[in-house]
Amino acid sequence: NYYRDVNRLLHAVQKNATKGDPRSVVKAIDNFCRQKEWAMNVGDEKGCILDSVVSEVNPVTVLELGTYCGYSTVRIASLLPPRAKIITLEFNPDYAKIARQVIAWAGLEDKIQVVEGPSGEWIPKMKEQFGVKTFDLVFLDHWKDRYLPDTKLLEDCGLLRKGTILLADNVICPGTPDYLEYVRNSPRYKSQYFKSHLEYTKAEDGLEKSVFLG
Ligand SMILES: O=C(NC/C=C/[C@H]1OC[C@H](O)[C@@H]1O)c1cc([N+](=O)[O-])cc(O)c1O
Ligand SMILES: [Mg+2]
Repeated sequence: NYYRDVNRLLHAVQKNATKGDPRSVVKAIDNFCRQKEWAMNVGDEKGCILDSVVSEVNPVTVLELGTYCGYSTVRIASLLPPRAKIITLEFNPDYAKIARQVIAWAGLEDKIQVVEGPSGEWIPKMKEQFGVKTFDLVFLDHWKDRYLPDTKLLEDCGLLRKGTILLADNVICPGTPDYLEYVRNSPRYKSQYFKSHLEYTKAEDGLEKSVFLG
């Protein structure tokens, strides 16, 4: 089953990556997914685009929606300045369990908070529970039909500020048509598409980067 697969991914990290070296954890997962078993990590090709956006934004507070095994969480955290933090929401407890161990292997526990549960329930609690004022960067990579409702929820909860960057994975494959239509047509966003490929495949996919204009 799917859980056994993610367990094998964790073992590949523990076998092939150097403890405390985040980039070797990223490499080990990419090699495992290319050579052994496909998995829905953002992957190395889209990962490079993610890296460049993170480096450009240099965020202090990051929200990730959809932790999965923690690949993008580790990838982002490895580029953050010392005091910066990521809150990452994961609905599936099995994935959250694996992600915590991948994050620990990378030695990034101090920068990352894995929160289990539905994004729709946790977003309204961000301020009171985690002392978040606004997010500098949001990476959307969870259920594709939750991108739009959760973006609207972030707006309504005052968690976005002028200049907050939303970066969304899979806007082509599996696709997030309602979200794409919204950020591309709303006067409150300036949107840009980064064409790429679905992780570890030749299928088209891409990331949509949207700046919240306030
Ligand atoms: O569903 C995707 N992501 C959302 C994940 C959903 C499930 O994992 C996290 C969440 O708790 C849920 O259990 C996805 C799917 C594909 N895909 O090719 O099918 C590719 C991707 O990059 C993806 O992020
Ligand atoms: Mg994805």
